[in-house]
Amino acid sequence: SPPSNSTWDYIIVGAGAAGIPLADGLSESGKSVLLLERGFASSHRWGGQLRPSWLDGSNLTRFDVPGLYGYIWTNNTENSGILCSDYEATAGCVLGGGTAVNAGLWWKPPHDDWDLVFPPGWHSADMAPYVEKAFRRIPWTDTPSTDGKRYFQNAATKVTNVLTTAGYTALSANDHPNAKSSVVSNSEYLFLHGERGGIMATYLVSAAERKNFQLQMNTTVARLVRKGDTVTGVEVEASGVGGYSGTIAVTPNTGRVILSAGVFGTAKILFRSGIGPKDQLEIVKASPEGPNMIDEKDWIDLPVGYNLDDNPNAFLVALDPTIEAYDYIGAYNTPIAADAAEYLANRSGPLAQVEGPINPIFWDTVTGGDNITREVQWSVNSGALSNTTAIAFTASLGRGKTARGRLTITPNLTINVSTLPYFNDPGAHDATAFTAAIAKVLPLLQQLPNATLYQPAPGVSAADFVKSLTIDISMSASHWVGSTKMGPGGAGGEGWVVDTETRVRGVRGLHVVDAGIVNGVPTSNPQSVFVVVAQRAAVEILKLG
Ligand SMILES: Cc1cc2nc3c(=O)[nH]c(=O)nc-3n(C[C@H](O)[C@H](O)[C@H](O)COP(=O)(O)OP(=O)(O)OC[C@H]3O[C@@H](n4cnc5c(N)ncnc54)[C@H](O)[C@@H]3O)c2cc1C
Repeated sequence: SPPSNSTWDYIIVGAGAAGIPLADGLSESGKSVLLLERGFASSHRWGGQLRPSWLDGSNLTRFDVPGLYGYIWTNNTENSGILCSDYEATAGCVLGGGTAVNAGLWWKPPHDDWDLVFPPGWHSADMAPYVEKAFRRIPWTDTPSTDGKRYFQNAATKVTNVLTTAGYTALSANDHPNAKSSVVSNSEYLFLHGERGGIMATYLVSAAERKNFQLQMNTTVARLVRKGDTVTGVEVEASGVGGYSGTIAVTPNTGRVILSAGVFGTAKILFRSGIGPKDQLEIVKASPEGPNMIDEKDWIDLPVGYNLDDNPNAFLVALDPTIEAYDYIGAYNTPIAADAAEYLANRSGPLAQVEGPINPIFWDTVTGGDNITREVQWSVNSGALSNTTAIAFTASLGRGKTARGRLTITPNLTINVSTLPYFNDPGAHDATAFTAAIAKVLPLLQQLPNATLYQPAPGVSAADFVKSLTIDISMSASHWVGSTKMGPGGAGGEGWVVDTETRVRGVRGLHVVDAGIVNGVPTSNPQSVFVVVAQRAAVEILKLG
């Protein structure tokens, strides 16, 4: 039935890494929950249809097949409407959000990700039960193909040999989550039974079994409906077939709206609803939709968009003609027939794993001149490059980095990254630490048998290489966090947007639960942190009644 037929105890905006587990947790209580998603169904399980013809007749879409992951990075018409077109940065705007389009890397967060990034109350001892639950519901695998084999591993084997000879410890990262210094692991994924799986195959399934839960796709929340400081509902626009337009209300006095629209989506809704820095609200006011905006006397000044964080990436490349290569991009429309058949029949073979292949992953800890320890995660992938083959090492500066950026809105309501969170920290300690990490690994590339250094060029030092990097959004790891900072709760302390119960400061009946409330990038690819945070947030929100 149309979502406006009833009022809702909880309206969750955005069915991504955080919104889906949150919907499951809240609906478990028996309270009514509406989950609104701007995009269309991605996974076949939810009615998804988008797929190349070789998947016709199967219960799979492009989103379900790990081997089709890499295609999202190509400039092809099949990709239109999947990534959010109104953000400068890359994000998924379909059911599942980032989890529908991402590489599926799934890491148990080390204790420091909670203890050093989150306020008290959200530290590792508090979060342990939620971490356990997330990894019970979505187990990890380092062999996504159901035959238990990893394909095209000759680069991974060479790299792991060089690393272990140089003193790195080989282990399973998810069996030893706190070991994040000089360690190397196979890539660990959330793929299930050779398919993407993840939150759409677990948390959304259990939520959808409950009568008090409803999912409404193809429906974009334009803005909140509020009277003064109290949110009473949302205003929505149909954004696809079967979408809904109108106003949807929460249960009077007790209902809550929870924004889980991702870093960019949540900020956009807040700005359009008169919540944020004055300069941003004035841009919305001056835009064509200005007349629909809440009166200026009801604007609420909060630092939405500041404290933006993300990992900057840098790429080291060694050429090696002996490396295996597989055409994952060509496989989108015209896979090797035997590989397609093997995948369709058994969910095994090359198409059950993501392109690269991405393997191994390794971590180093480096301390900057400011005595702050920073994590660097290295991801190795390999395959064709021009008319030869190569091994690429992606260095990603992670937890501990201190640079921060800002997102802002434009007059046509696009969300931009106006200040990049890369290497702008006073004292340049991020760059010094990143340089030290690269200086350690660069000589190891030269020890790879048959390899010749390609990037940086031979003879270029790590310091000169880091200095030569172009600081722009192409450095992004697509791991944006922090733009609706979680504060200490209680009195005092400027610069935060939500309290430790995820309530938006100074607004009644409004929460944010998504990557935006994670105050800085964690150690590794972050989606597990958001799933864990959402489970915890559900408990906090239910306690509020
Ligand atoms: C290409 C790519 C690869 C990645 N690879 C990995 C990886 O391998 N491992 C990992 O851990 N992380 C990875 N990430 C990062 C991870 O996917 C994201 O950080 C994570 O999904 C963010 O979670 P979220 O809940 O904050 O937002 P999202 O997952 O982005 O969910 C937000 C949802 O809200 C919806 N929405 C937005 N605005 C509105 C609105 N106004 N009304 C209604 N709905 C709205 C969106 O459509 C979306 O479904 C990757 C990201 C990308 C883009």
